[in-house]
Parts: sequence; structure tokens; C-alpha cells
Amino acid sequence: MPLLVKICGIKTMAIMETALNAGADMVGLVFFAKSPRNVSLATACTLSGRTCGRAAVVALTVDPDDDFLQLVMRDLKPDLIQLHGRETPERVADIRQRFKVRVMKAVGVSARSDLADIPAYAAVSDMLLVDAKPPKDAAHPGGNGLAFDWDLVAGLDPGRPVMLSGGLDPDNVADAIRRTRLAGVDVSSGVESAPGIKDADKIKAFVAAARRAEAEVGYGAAFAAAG
Ligand SMILES: O=C(O)c1ccccc1N[C@@H]1O[C@H](COP(=O)(O)O)[C@@H](O)[C@H]1O
Repeated sequence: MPLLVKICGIKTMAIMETALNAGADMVGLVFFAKSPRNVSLATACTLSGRTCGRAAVVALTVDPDDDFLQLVMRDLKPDLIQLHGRETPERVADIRQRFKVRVMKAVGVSARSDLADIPAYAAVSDMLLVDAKPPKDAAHPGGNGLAFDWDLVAGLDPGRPVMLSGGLDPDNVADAIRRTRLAGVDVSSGVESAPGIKDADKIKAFVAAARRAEAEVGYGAAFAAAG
């Protein structure tokens, strides 16, 4: 399978266009009021319209309630809901079933013991995202630009595609891909010039570096060989 590259926290048309032209497979729209990347539903719908099917639209939510999800599903119709809060496996299953939507559950990792929850989430999610566990006093559950020990998730295969995030940037993404060989990479802070301000050159550099590493590692080759 080809490597998936997600650019998260897009707020403007120009940056959406940059991410699409750079070759991002997934674009993330953040619905979290405390985030510098937060967008309104109306803005998200406008941004999403620009994709014209060139990338999957991901709605990033944190412990969303059903009323909010109903609006998101009615107006935005995202390809995927990213759940980046304290959603239990039961709640993930409930959202997936109730709203008939694909879900990607984020799991915070700082130690091997954090991987214990992965099988339960894999059983009820379409994809997983492993991210740095936020510090206890962090204002945000993600988007903190913090990396974790990638060796903890190297080759992780819970039966669902797993994306890597947390402190990735154009300079370290190739190493992260080589070391983990996960299904995809997701970035927010690492392609910004300031919190919430995306940098077009960094986005292009990030996607290019990820694609070079993808070719070097041979993503897709094993899949093709397997038939
Ligand atoms: O981006 C945010 O502001 C955000 C807010 C709340 C939850 C998650 C958020 N972002 C996600 O966090 C990871 C890591 O981001 P970073 O590259 O370390 O900044 C990524 O999946 C973002 O989608």
C-alpha cells in the first residue's frame, strides 16, 4: 500500500491548494475551540469543497457529542472522523455505527504500556493514529509538536492501518518512516511558521521528503509482490 501523508490543521484556501498540489492524501480540519487551528463548520465546508476528491477530508474532533457530529456529518460529510480525545473503545464503536462513518482513533504513546489499549481500539476503528502522549498540563490533547520514541511503534500491526504523528517535520519525517514503516504520517506544527500558521514551503518539503522515503523503503512493493 502507498504511504499515506496527511496535512492537518488547514485553515485557508491557499494552504489547502498547496497541500493538494504537493500530493497530500489526507487533509485535516480541526474542530477544537482551544486550538490555534480551529475552524468553523462553514469554513471547513468551503475548504473541503476545494479538494474535489483529490484528498480525503478528515474532521479532527476531541470528545465530540452527538449533536456536533450530526452537524458535521450533515454539512461537511468528511471521509473520516479523527477522534483525538478520551473516547473509549465503546464510544468509538458507537460513533462509527451511529453515523456510518470511518473513524481514526488517536492513541497517545509515551511508554510501551500505552500500547496496551491498541487492540481494543483497533477492533472498533478503521484506522489508528499513534501520537505523542500530551504532557499532563498540556492545553491540547494533540498538535503540540512533541515527538515520542518511534521505536515503540516500529512495525506495529494491529490489523488496521496505523498513522504516525507527533513532532514530525520535513527534516525528521524520512527517518520516522524508515524506522517505523507505518501506513502513514500526519503533521501539523512541523509545517508551520507559528502556531496555526501553515508554511507552504514546509508543506512541500514535508511531502517531498515523505515521498522520497516511501520510494526508498519500497512501500507498495511488498503489496504488489503479495499479489
Ligand atoms: O492540531 C491541533 O491543534 C490539535 C488539537 C487537538 C487535538 C489534536 C490536534 N492535532 C493533531 O495532533 C497530532 C500531532 O500534531 P503535531 O504535528 O505534533 O503538531 C496530529 O495528528 C494532529 O492532527
